[in-house]
Amino acid sequence: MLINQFKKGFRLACVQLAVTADKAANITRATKFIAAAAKNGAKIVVLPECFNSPYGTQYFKDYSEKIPGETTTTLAQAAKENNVHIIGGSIPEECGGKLYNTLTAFNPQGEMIAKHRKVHLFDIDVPGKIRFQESEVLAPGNNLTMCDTPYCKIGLGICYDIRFAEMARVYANSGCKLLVYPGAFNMTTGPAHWELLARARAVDSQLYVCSVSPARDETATYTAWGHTLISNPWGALMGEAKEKEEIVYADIDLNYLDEVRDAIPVTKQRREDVYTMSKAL
Ligand SMILES: O=C(O)CCC(=O)C(=O)O
Repeated sequence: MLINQFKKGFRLACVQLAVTADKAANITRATKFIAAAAKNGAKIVVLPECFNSPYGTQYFKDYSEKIPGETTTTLAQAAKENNVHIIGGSIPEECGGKLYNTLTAFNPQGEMIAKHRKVHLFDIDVPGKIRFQESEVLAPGNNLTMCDTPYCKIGLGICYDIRFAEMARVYANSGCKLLVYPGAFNMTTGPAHWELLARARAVDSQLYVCSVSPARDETATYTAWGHTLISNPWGALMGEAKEKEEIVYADIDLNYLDEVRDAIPVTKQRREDVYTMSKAL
């Protein structure tokens, strides 16, 4: 079975990048952090949502590019040069006259091994706090996306996608051991839900979860919460950033994941036979 070829652990690095309005500088900065993380033993390096562009509907068109394009070609090269897997956060993608919020992932040979377009667009209206409508300019992706690595299978989502437990369940059922969510929560939903959602997805699917944010910039039109973090399958945080730019590392132990699943065997105890409305009294 393919899974037996996977090594039982690896170092994960999540880069809480300080994203600016200078696209070229963002890309260069990201590659420097990728090199630093690889030097520190990381095998998989994750970047934040919208890492080459400020986050905001007014920016997506101007910063968008095709895939492959300037940003993803640089990521492919960085993966090769540093001999790491890169889960390249997300970028605004232009394709066929539409814009998407798109994640790309690369193996150490520089090959693109996954491309995920954000499925659930961030359309919310919290009165007096925050209104954001990604759908004003973005189109949604229509597929769930997983990628194989020599370490484990990984389920991919972007930010608002983390709110949908159904998506995480599909990934868990398909054998993913790690869920990766580049994200940019804000100063309203960040303190309320960012950590809670990551730990919830980790506990309900008993796998590792990382949520990777840009660093906080109070002068930006959209202020990201920061707090990049990694949860283990028990729901405990293995690492968490504060607001500023930094790399969060965790040594992912897949034996521990098995231990958690053996100790609390909810996966085997699911009652799919009663999870339908027709069974409700
Ligand atoms: O779900 C949230 O509260 C924030 C989501 C978000 O910022 C995004 O999808 O980009």
